[in-house]
Amino acid sequence: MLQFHQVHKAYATPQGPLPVLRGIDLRLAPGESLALMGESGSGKSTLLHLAAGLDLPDSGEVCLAGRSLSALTEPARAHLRRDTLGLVFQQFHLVPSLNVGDNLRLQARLAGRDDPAWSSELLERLGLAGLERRYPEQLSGGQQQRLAIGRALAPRPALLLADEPTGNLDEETADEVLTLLLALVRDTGSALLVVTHSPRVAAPLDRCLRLSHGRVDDAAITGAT
Ligand SMILES: Nc1ncnc2c1ncn2[C@@H]1O[C@H](COP(=O)(O)OP(=O)(O)OP(=O)(O)O)[C@@H](O)[C@H]1O
Repeated sequence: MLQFHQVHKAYATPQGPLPVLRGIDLRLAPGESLALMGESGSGKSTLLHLAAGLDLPDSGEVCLAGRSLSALTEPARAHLRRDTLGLVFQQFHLVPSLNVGDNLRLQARLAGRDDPAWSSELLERLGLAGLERRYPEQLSGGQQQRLAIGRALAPRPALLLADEPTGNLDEETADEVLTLLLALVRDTGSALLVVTHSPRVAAPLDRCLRLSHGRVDDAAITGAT
């Protein structure tokens, strides 16, 4: 589903290049769930952006659904993203001028995979049924996060990429949203890559990798930070 082969990435800074990823190998099978942990600044978001084709590696290869991202044009990468990925970031990126129902179905409509029955089920299971005509600003933070998850899962993406999907929520709401997210991902059959600082988020996933000094190690989930 997703493969990194010897991926290197550095950022240009006034002090010279800052190497962030130094030879990353990673493989995520269809339907598999993976937590990516590591200290602040270790390169987790960088890796997620490369996985989504929002940025490209300096060397090495990132393959998504069997396609090498560096070999595609930007429009072709955008198509592949639309057809393959669901994205959930800490900032929810909801469209303020669209109501809850239209926000939820936006990605699915863009991907040509709008399924009204599945959208209704998502609204129901995410506790948003009855709120379809509200606008994002009329929702609580937890409700907005659940809507962002619903929007990402509405097209049944082959891979869901999530950056601290419960980072802005209190612990109780975070647990609730995580449980829902995992149940929905299982039902959709999506693979899942979650960037998180939280061992509570990583614990229920199939595997956990830790990013450190630009490389990945398999991490024991218990006690990993
Ligand atoms: N556009 C950029 N230009 C220069 N340096 C950058 C850029 N983006 C990120 N960095 C640096 O690259 C390193 C990795 O950043 P990244 O955001 O990937 O880390 P992270 O593990 O996601 O951190 P956090 O857990 O704090 O979100 C950091 O040292 C950061 O300052």
